[in-house]
Amino acid sequence: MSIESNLLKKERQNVTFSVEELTNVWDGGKEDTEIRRKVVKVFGDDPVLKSPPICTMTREERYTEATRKCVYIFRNMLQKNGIYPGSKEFEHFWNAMPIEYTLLIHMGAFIPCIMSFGSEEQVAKWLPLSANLNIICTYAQTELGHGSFLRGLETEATFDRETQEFVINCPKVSSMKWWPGDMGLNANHALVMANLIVGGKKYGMHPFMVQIRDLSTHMPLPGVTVGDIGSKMGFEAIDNGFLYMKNVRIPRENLLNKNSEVKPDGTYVKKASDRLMYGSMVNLRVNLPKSQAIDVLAKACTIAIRYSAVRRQGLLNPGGAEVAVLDYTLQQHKLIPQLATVYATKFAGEGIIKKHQAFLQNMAKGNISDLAEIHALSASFKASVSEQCTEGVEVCRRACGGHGYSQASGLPHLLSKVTPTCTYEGENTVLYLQTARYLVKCAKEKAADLPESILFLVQPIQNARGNITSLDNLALYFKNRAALCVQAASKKVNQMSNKGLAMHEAWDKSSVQLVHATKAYVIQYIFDAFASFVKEVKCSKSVKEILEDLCCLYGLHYINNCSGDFLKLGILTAHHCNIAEEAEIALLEKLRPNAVGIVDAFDFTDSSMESCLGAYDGNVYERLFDMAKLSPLNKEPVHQASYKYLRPYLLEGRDILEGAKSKL
Ligand SMILES: CCCCCCCC/C=C\CCCCCCCC(=O)SCCNC(=O)CCNC(=O)[C@H](O)C(C)(C)COP(=O)(O)OP(=O)(O)OC[C@H]1O[C@@H](n2cnc3c(N)ncnc32)[C@H](O)[C@@H]1OP(=O)(O)O
Ligand SMILES: Cc1cc2nc3c(=O)[nH]c(=O)nc-3n(C[C@H](O)[C@H](O)[C@H](O)COP(=O)(O)OP(=O)(O)OC[C@H]3O[C@@H](n4cnc5c(N)ncnc54)[C@H](O)[C@@H]3O)c2cc1C
Repeated sequence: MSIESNLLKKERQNVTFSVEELTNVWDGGKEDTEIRRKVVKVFGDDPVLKSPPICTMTREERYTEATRKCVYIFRNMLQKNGIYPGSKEFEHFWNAMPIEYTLLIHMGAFIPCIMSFGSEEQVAKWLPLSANLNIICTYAQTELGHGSFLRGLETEATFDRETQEFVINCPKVSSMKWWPGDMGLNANHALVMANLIVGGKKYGMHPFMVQIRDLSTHMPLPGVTVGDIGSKMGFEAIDNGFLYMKNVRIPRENLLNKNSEVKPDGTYVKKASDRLMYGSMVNLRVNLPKSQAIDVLAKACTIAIRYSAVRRQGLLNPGGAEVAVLDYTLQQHKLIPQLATVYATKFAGEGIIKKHQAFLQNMAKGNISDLAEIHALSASFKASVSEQCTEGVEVCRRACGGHGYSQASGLPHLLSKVTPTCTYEGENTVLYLQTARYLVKCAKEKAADLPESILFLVQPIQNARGNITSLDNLALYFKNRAALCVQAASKKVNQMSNKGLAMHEAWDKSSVQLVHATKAYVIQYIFDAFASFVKEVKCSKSVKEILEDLCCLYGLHYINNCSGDFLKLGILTAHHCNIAEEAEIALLEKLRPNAVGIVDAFDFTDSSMESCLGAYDGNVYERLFDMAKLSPLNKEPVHQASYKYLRPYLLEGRDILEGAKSKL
């Protein structure tokens, strides 16, 4: 056994709690852990799902491998293993997915969309086809020229009464659809968001089912120009595409008409609120943070913490042995708060998923009164979590020194996967501003008219009592800060508009404060939700203590990073800030011996991380060397480029050196 393996073994011997029990808490119960492991095992044992490491493949190979495996998974594995939406197995399905996948937009964005936009007949027609991969459909909303400002989308769907068809057109280059996943190569249909035009009148954005490729040859249909947008920062396996449509005709029935319809005579009928058009985005904002950001940070923490426990560099005691870098307080200060972020966002996210499910149930009964609240919450939560996780993954990557820059560490892949969560499904700034709109409105309301989650905004500020680092007091600081920030930002908007600025100008001039206030609001939500979870969770004392410490650390780390804000608002004094700083450092020291145990509890398989630094056995150096040997550049002992370009000068060098030698 290598020295490094032994070091991890020792770390595990020092853990003071049951890792298995923490895994159960993380999964949502013992039964969930069993189900997750079962699903992971079925996928892990299947030889069809084996591929070379992604860092040894070209983009084309990665796309091909991911498509091959996903077709196999969706066609052969899901049903066979009881993995269907609504099942427990489905909840844990992400843990079993290959490290790269395609058909995500088809399965994860299009299918939920057809269910929320389609009438019963339309769902009956399209859902079985798409679930069986008989059609592949992308969600085509963003255009080359517009992504955030949806009213600016330019693609048009004009009703032709004569033929009972819609004619789809991208009038300009900027109007072509650009970015949608699965669209470049795989999709033969697109759910196109286009401006509906009937009898010359514009009715705004509506969803249309558009066939874009021939069903037997897979060639683009007449009027359709479609392809892959090219190499990106990451997502090498995914065929994000462009789609340019010129006079593409689709039947009238292809307007997804659960919420609105065009009758044969051209009458436009609105059946539900325009806002439900945005429902699919709320759905994804609620559901994507866990698999696309929080789990990604959890993997980065696993890699960085295991590696930091075996990487020895320098001395803590003069004359002593070299120490693991995790023993440096500064390394703990980088990494352990990231663990706290993983826990806080995961448990807060579960609360939002439950709220969203309740909203969907009410919506089915025709009640959408909670839409504004769930929109505001999901928009700011997606923005905050994607930001925290992206920053966290980069912290983990840099905390691994040089090896963190190597693809073999797995960390660049994780970073390139999490970074776009700040952009897709709503650019974060734009989402924060959406929530700000809601908060400013709420700040003007009477308490009786507000949902419980927002009541604190209009209630009197309460003073903390007792131990300033208790979870109750930390929760109170976050609430007080959020309330004061929202009130200050609202006041600024009012003052600017009272000075004579138009409302939109007043809003823009206050937008820095508005986004700041929204971040304060969502952090208080996350902290409060995590603290409530920690209080209520049923588990042993030792596991509870770990969770309490992580919760406290989440709060303290955040406060210490922006203590200026708490001081400025009069919530904390300089004395409090000093106590908070010391309390954070003490917590790091306390959590340090359990750090490896806490990441072990995530229970990620080695193959789900493809990391030479983060594998369970800690054999980092052997793995790095083995992976380097697999590099395609090492296939031949001498690369063609060396022969072709360098050799003449190297031969000159040889002659000079050998000439010099013969003169000696
Ligand atoms: C086997 C699979 C399992 C799957 C499981 C699931 C996991 C999935 C995992 C992984 C998949 C993910 C992979 C990547 C996916 C990437 C996909 C994409 O990127 S698709 C493109 C997204 N594009 C955006 O999000 C645009 C962002 N822009 C907007 O949302 C709008 O344009 C907006 C709202 C910012 C501005 O639009 P305005 O100007 O038309 O609207 P205004 O005037 O501001 O608002 C009108 C009213 O509507 C409300 N509103 C706006 N959005 C709302 C919403 N979403 N819901 C409810 N109300 C909303 C507002 O609050 C406002 O209300 P008041 O007037 O104040 O009362
Ligand atoms: C990996 C990936 C996958 C994607 N998948 C899909 C998909 O499947 N389907 C799909 O339809 N789209 C997809 N998209 C597109 C994505 O949804 C958009 O890129 C996103 O909504 C942001 O829009 P934008 O690119 O127009 O950014 P822009 O809005 O142009 O943003 C540029 C800058 O302007 C700022 N800005 C914009 N508006 C405002 C404002 N009102 N106030 C202040 N600042 C503002 C932003 O904050 C940002 O800093 C994907 C994108 C990526 C990166």
